[in-house]
Amino acid sequence: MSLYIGLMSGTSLDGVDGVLVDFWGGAARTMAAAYTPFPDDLRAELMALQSAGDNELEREALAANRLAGLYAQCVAATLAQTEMKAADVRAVGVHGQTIRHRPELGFTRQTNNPALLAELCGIDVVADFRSRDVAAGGQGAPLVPAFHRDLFGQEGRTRVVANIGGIANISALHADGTTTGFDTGPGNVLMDAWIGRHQGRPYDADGAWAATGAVIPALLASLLAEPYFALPAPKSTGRDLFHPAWLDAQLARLPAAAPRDVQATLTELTAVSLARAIKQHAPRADAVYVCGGGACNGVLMRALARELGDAVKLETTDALGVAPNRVEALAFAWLAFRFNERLAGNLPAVTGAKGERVLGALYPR
Ligand SMILES: Nc1ncnc2c1ncn2[C@@H]1O[C@H](COP(=O)(O)OP(=O)(O)OP(=O)(O)O)[C@@H](O)[C@H]1O
Ligand SMILES: CC(=O)N[C@H]1[C@@H]2OC[C@@H](O2)[C@@H](O)[C@@H]1O[C@H](C)C(=O)O
Repeated sequence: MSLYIGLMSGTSLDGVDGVLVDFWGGAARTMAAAYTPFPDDLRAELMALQSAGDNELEREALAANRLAGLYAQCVAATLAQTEMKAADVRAVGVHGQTIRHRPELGFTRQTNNPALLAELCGIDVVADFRSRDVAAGGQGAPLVPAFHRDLFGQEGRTRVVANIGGIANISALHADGTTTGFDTGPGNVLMDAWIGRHQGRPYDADGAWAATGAVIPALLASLLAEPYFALPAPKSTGRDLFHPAWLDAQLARLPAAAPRDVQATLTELTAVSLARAIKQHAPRADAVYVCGGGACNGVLMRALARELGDAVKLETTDALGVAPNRVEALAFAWLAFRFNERLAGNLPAVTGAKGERVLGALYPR
């Protein structure tokens, strides 16, 4: 066996997804999966750390220590479902929590304390996967397209994998074996912020609240005028750009709108920006497979299907045998596997890096 654990805590700031996976023989066999939600106060602190604040160096370090404790809990929860022990696992690949993403300034920061995680779980930890790609001139994101190619690619067919997390990103797995991909813009991040502000709920389950509203064409047009959407790839984004103040600035220029109509418009924004990106960059795609939490939003999925048209089959990655909420954690297990084999983790055609690089840094157990 070739066992790895992948841990992902993404831009939605909801919690940690963990998977235990066996890469023996070139396959990716999931042995166990676990989810460890963030306590409310840690979520609030991680949200606050997304922008400058008082004493943020110390606050970041303390939040990183608490994160490492939750990561260790998630590792224990995956192992507890199997006969496997820590000593059976070759490495944990851990993403950390993005608190800044500024590749144009030469850095991206995923806060974490991988040394503490190695200490707590007694397994080699591989962390900080994005910095090397940025050092090589790349965006440091998205990294999942290389894994999507490995797991879901099929010669002779063009498929797209669309992750709808806080931010949305696509991997276009072209029929000729090449792969492209980039962040298309907001996934759930704005919808979550808006329903949080108006209804005190963390997300719009199945898009039920959005379904009670109507899309506001003028607002949708003004949101889609954001220059990011028209930028050529390579490109990546995050909460640094798509945050509530960005939305408020657009709203301020238009007549007052009912909150439920704004929610409907934000849902539409995610669907339209994603569909446009797919149609422009993978016009030959006959199938789009969605992963990430957005796959659970029926209103969003129906809007995406409508925008893509009948010629494109829209399914979740369940149709390819992988649960949508496990794909990103699997990708970080795979990146740890690539690190251990000293194989490249990035795709320069996606990130814009000068070349292929081994990604990550090792914290031995
Ligand atoms: N039942 C549901 N209905 C609607 N939306 C849902 C549902 N379940 C989860 N989501 C959405 O999915 C989000 C979490 O998605 P996911 O875990 O894929 O994001 P992430 O990994 O944190 O983000 P990223 O991929 O940008 O790093 C939630 O914040 C919520 O908006
Ligand atoms: C900087 C950062 O954390 N980026 C995330 C984010 O969440 C989705 C999208 O934006 C993607 O670019 C990336 O995550 C996935 C795992 C990636 O690197 O492919």
